Amino acid sequence: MALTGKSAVVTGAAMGIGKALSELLLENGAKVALLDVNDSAGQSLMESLNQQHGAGSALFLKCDVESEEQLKAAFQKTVETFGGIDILCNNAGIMNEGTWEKTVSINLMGVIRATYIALEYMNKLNGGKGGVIVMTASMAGLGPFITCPVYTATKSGVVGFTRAMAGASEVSGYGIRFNALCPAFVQTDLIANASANLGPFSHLAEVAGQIKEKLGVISVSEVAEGLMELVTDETKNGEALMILTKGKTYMQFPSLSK
Ligand SMILES: NC(=O)C1=CN([C@@H]2O[C@H](COP(=O)(O)OP(=O)(O)OC[C@H]3O[C@@H](n4cnc5c(N)ncnc54)[C@H](O)[C@@H]3O)[C@@H](O)[C@H]2O)C=CC1
Ligand SMILES: CCCCC/C=C\C=C\C(=O)C/C=C\C/C=C\CCCC(=O)O
Repeated sequence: MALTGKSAVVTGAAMGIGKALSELLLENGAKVALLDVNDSAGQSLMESLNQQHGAGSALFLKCDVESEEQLKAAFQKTVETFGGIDILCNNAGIMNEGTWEKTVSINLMGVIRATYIALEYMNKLNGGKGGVIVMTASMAGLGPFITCPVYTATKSGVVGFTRAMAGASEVSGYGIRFNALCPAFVQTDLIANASANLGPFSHLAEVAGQIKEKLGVISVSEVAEGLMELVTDETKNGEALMILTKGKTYMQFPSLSK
């Protein structure tokens, strides 16, 4: 899929990985709706991106992925502004084992919520043009991250949802591909604040630090390169792309057909 003239929605776009995903989508010619709860960071990012890529190429919409109403309004506004939606990046996420219900609501329910609303516009069976939906999951969704059990559960859920939706889409003819990014540690505020957000597992903070030390930390731009691969390579559907300091690899899942 070439990105020139395509329209993308990125959740959690104001900072960290979402910001890098948005920047690379714009550099490759897409228009991007930046959805985030952080009004000031979102507004100032939109202004700087519009200066770099041309007025009207980025649109900030204040939107909490916990709110069905705000998501519906943001998708509607994106379609009115850009004429449709070709790409959705379900990226917004937190790690907080203390407020675990909120972690589930944002990381898993927020992904499902946004995906179902996007389908109303993207699904070829509803008159949409099809496209691609990419989730920012995590390596935690593929192997247990023992210091963050609820976070692990949400990311495992996101990987499972992605793969099942990929199959459902293919069999039903939605014309939409579904893939997941599974980075290990990435240099963002989420990591900087993580040890204070371990809740009942705060006694394992040192273990979390040791796991981080062993796996190393990658940059947001390495994750964004992974997004480009999953968006532009039309053979990719139902994939979980692991992104580690040693490089990118596709997760091999057991096949039911063999
Ligand atoms: N930083 C890391 O090591 C890794 C992060 N991830 C995942 O990447 C995604 C992005 O994380 P980071 O960029 O690291 O975090 P971050 O904390 O740097 O940025 C997250 C962005 O999401 C926004 N956000 C938070 N809650 C929201 C909500 N309810 N609705 C809309 N926007 C919301 C924040 O305002 C912020 O702009 C998350 O899903 C995270 O789980 C995955 C693997 C590793
Ligand atoms: C296969 C084992 C799972 C390894 C998971 C690897 C990385 C995942 C990172 C994230 O998704 C980010 C989430 C939480 C970070 C939590 C703690 C980090 C503590 C960092 C520190 O002590 O400096």
